[in-house]
Amino acid sequence: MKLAIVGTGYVGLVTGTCFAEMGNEVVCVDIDAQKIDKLNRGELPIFEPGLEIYYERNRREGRLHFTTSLEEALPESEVIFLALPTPPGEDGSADLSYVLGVADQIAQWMAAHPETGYKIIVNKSTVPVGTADRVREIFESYGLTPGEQFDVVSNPEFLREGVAVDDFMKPERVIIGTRSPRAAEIMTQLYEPFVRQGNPILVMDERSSEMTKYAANAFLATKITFMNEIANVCERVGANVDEVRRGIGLDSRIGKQFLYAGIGFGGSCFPKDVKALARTAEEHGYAFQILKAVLDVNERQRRLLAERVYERFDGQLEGRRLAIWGLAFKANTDDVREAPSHVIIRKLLEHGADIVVFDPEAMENTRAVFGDAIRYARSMYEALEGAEALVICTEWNEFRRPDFQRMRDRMARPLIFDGRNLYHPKRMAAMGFEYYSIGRPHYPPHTNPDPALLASTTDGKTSA
Ligand SMILES: NC(=O)c1ccc[n+]([C@@H]2O[C@H](COP(=O)([O-])OP(=O)(O)OC[C@H]3O[C@@H](n4cnc5c(N)ncnc54)[C@H](O)[C@@H]3O)[C@@H](O)[C@H]2O)c1
Ligand SMILES: O=c1ccn([C@@H]2O[C@H](COP(=O)(O)OP(=O)(O)O[C@H]3O[C@H](CO)[C@@H](O)[C@H](O)[C@H]3O)[C@@H](O)[C@H]2O)c(=O)[nH]1
Repeated sequence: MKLAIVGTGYVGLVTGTCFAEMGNEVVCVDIDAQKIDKLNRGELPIFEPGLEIYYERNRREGRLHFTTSLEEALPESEVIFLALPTPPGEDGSADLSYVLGVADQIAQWMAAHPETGYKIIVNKSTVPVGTADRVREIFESYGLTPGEQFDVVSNPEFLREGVAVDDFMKPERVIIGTRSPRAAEIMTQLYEPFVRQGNPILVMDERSSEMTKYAANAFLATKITFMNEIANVCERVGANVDEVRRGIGLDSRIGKQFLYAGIGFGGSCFPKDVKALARTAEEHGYAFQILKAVLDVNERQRRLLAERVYERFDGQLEGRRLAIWGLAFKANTDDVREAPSHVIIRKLLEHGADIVVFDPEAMENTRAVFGDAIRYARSMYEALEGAEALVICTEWNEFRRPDFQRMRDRMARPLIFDGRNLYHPKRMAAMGFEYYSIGRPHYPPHTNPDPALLASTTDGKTSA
């Protein structure tokens, strides 16, 4: 099939590349000329594991193209995906100006070129309930007839950054929101190769499809927030959230995934989508109480580690050197949108701390936000040089089994605030580290740690 993807960001680029991998001919469009230049030179503008191999192959075989010109992409395309930003507006509602603006451009072009025939406009952006209807009305306002010249489909995307290619290639479900049998048939054909293992393609009405996306994200954000609150109570009553997580996760009604307590959820989706759903409910006269609590608790959780550091130093952070490991909002991405690390850095900077950061992939994006206000280390160990504390914000694998002796040698004092529960508290204390994590007991550090313990690079999280 011939496809256009408008918006070549995290979603658009993965979508376009994966459709090309299945043999479709894809043109990706973006207004960002630098991004398109880069892609046409053979460079990926984002870090996403597994993407490069498909991108290179499909570009080489001529199935994947990039352009800044929407007009160039439209004539041949049978299906046009919108993977455009829907950032939160001032009141939390999703800003639809990108989606509606591009829909208008496409409708205008189609009205001027009726000979190009039937096209499907697919909303892959996360959009409020009713957006498919609004897009359809735009096309109708140009005299175009639904079912004959066009159809609008809601097709929300559920990929996670860091595992986006896998999620797209093997989705647990595909949701197609349309009441048009013609559009449903074409969309089903397009997605069939992705669900060979028997996962379902669900066809439903547009509004239910749009709501499904928000319900999924809001539910997952609530699940994480619930665990963060459990962790906070665990700390107060002397329980260990790791044990509690294992204990409840084995109940199949609860499930093992998405139960990791930490420093609050971030990223470009959960915070904005929870706000947007709460706002939609409000606009329809309903106060979605749980979501308000989720947003409040998450704000508090994102500040937690910075407050802990502040208290540990009795409010004296002026000029104190602090190291941060991990800047991305989660591991395996370079994305720092709504990253808890940034909230923590901002708080620590307010108190005058001297911050040195390291992240394997998110340094450039962080530099674009903080510039010279913080320092950037070339390695995780360099960041520790003379640091009075280490704050861990992202669960990158390379932080899981570090050389603890090397860490101690570099740090001005062996003090760690771990927002991702990477190490075992007892073992850390035995190695002489003052170690604070989330929802787990704190043990006073041994004053004369056994050198043999430090010499082994494992923290023994699983064995201790
Ligand atoms: N990032 C995710 O993991 C994820 C997953 C599922 C759904 N979503 C949703 O998908 C949508 C896109 O998210 P994203 O993370 O890919 O955003 P992004 O910011 O990475 O990408 C959006 C792209 O659209 C481009 N753009 C803006 N205006 C344009 C225009 N008029 N014409 C052409 N291109 C234009 C931007 O330059 C940018 O490259 C959002 O609604 C988001 O909520 C995101
Ligand atoms: O047990 C957990 C799981 C996640 N998180 C945090 O939650 C946030 C989101 O993580 P994740 O869902 O893995 O990443 P995203 O790429 O933001 O993906 C979410 O948002 C996308 C955009 O809508 C959806 O497509 C995905 O299905 C949905 O998982 C991150 O800050 C994680 O650190 C936790 O704190 N604990």
